[in-house]
Amino acid sequence: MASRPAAIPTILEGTAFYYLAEGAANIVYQVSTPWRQSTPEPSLVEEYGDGTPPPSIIDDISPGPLEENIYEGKSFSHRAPCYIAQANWERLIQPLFPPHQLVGQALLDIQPGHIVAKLNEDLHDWENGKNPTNGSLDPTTPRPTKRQRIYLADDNHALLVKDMTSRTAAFQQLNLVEFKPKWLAQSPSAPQYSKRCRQCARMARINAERARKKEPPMTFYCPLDLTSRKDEGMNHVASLIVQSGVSNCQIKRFAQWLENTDILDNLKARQIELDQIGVLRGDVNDERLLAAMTLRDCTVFVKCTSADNREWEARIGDLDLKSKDKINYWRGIEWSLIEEGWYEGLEDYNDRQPLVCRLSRDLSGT
Ligand SMILES: O=P(O)(O)O[C@@H]1[C@@H](OP(=O)(O)O)[C@H](OP(=O)(O)O)[C@H](O)[C@H](OP(=O)(O)O)[C@H]1OP(=O)(O)O
Ligand SMILES: Nc1ncnc2c1ncn2[C@@H]1O[C@H](COP(=O)(O)OP(=O)(O)OP(=O)(O)O)[C@@H](O)[C@H]1O
Repeated sequence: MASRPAAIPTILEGTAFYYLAEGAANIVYQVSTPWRQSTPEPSLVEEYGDGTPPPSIIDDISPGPLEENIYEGKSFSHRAPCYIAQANWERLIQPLFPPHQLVGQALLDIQPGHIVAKLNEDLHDWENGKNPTNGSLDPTTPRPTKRQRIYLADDNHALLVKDMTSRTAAFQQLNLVEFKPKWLAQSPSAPQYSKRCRQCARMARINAERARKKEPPMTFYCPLDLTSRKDEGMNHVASLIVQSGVSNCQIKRFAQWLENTDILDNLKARQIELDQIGVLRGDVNDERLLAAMTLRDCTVFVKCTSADNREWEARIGDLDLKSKDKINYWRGIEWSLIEEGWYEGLEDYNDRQPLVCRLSRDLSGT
């Protein structure tokens, strides 16, 4: 059981919250502390109040306007309370990467001022077409339907995370790229002569199901390409990752970044080292397996830091430790990929999908 840290910085009264985005389990707010709403800017220590030193991770966060986000869990979610999530992150994830490769996160006490209740009230108003007091909830743009009626959990803590959005006007087109690299190495329980990696096998299965329902296929890239150092096709991978409307020149720069970065090599090495057995026979009580599964579903945030799109800052985030309750889900997927022939390219004739995985291309010498 994770122990509660002794000294946790407390949110300042008057901190403003700006809704940024939300996923299934969390809502992300940009925060502006009272001193940031006025000048001059005080030091980071002042930001955390009297005599409370900031958590060490905050040292990594450069001062500037709105440099942190607050990450709050939703009530229904299977995710652990923030103080447990933070303890897991510090124990199992943080030691695996140098600080500059991680989206820094720290625990924050948000009890003062009934913040959660107020933010939930705003979410209610937003959904009900009333003008929320929080100006960042645009009444003309409704809350995404699939997120409605799910509110913030009554947690005394939130996570303060490094803000990866870019506010530099020069990058309007390509300010933040976020993508899930997924399984950068083959699943340890995949058949020996596989023609597809785990992600390509999973996507082939999903697309066969879509084809049966007459739905268009999902586009995807092979994760093995990300670290293959075979630069042919990297522009194509880059164009699939970035949002539409980005110029060819910017895609090319991003492709060059992908070719040269070591963050994905590091992520791949950690995925391999933490799970060498695979989900079928792996011990679900071994937290290393849970950490491996977490790293196989993390998000990499990449933002431009120079006007010519040549310098980038990349960090790995969305690293809430997976729950062992997911083991049957993971095993079920792995069994179906093996038994139905998706790894080996031996799927049912009527379900046939293209062999586009790097493994197939390497085997056929293309
Ligand atoms: O099983 P996968 O590889 O499809 O990954 C799931 C993700 O699917 P996708 O990245 O779209 O392929 C899935 O993403 P979406 O909900 O599809 O966006 C979740 O991230 C899921 O994890 P959790 O249940 O939220 O803890 C993910 O589950 P696990 O990472 O626990 O397997
Ligand atoms: N540190 C960050 N900086 C900028 N934007 C962020 C940051 N963290 C998250 N976001 C934005 O918030 C969105 C939701 O966050 P996230 O995906 O972590 O939520 P989640 O609830 O864990 O998602 P999921 O649906 O995968 O469970 C992200 O897609 C991203 O756009």
